[in-house]
Amino acid sequence: MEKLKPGFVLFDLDGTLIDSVPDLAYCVDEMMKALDMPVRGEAAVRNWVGNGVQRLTERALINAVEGMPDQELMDKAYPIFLELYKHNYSQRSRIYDGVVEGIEWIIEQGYRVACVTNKAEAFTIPLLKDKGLHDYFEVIVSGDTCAEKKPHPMPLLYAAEKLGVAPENALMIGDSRSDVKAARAAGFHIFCMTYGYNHGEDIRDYKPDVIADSFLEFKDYLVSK
Ligand SMILES: O=C(O)COP(=O)(O)O
Ligand SMILES: [Mg+2]
Repeated sequence: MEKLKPGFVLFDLDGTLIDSVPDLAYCVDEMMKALDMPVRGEAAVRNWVGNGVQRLTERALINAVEGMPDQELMDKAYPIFLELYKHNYSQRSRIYDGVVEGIEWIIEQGYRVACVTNKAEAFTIPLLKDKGLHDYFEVIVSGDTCAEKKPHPMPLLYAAEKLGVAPENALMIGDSRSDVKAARAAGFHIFCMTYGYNHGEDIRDYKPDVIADSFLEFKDYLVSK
C-alpha cells in the first residue's frame, strides 16, 4: 500500500489505546452479584465492549452479544453499573504497548490527532486524563457527544468538521467492526489493530485498509517527516 499523509488521525479508545476490559469486567461482575445473578468474567466482557456502557450492561444481563434484556431488569441494573464504573474506570485498565511512543511519533511528524469512542463522556475524559493521554488530542468525541455513535459515521464527520479536514483525507485507527463501518460510511481511511475487541469475530473479515498486530506498526503506512 502507498504511504498515506492524512490531514488528521482519529484514534478509537477501548481496545485500541487502552485495555479497559479489566475495569469493565469488574463492574459487570459486581453488578451481577448485586442483582443475585451469575458473574460473567473477563473473557465474555471482552466480546461485549465497543457499543457503549448501556449496550454492555444489556449484553451482560442476557449473557450474549445480540438481544435485549427485560426492561425492568435493565432499569434496575444500569444505575448499579454506572455507579460502579464511576469509581472503577481506570485503576485496572492499562495503556497498550507502544501507544505513548506512537502518538508522540505521529505528532512529531506534524500530524494532528483526535479520539473518537463510544464510551460516554463522563468516563472518557477522566480515563484519558488518568492515563496521561488527554492532552494529546485536539478533539475528543465521546459516545454521547453526537446524536449517533459508531458504526454511524456522524462522530467521525463531526471530528473532521471540527478540524476542518475533508473526510477522504482523514484516517481512523480502531479495533472493531463499528470502526470499519463508521470509517467506510464517512469516507475515511481505516487501519485496525488485531489485539482489541471485536465481539469474538476476526477483524480481518471486515477488510480494513491495514491490519496491525501491534500499535507501532501503523508507522510503516504513514509518510514521515
Ligand atoms: O464500548 C465502549 O464503551 C467504548 O468502545 P470504543 O472506545 O472502542 O468505541
Ligand atoms: Mg474499540
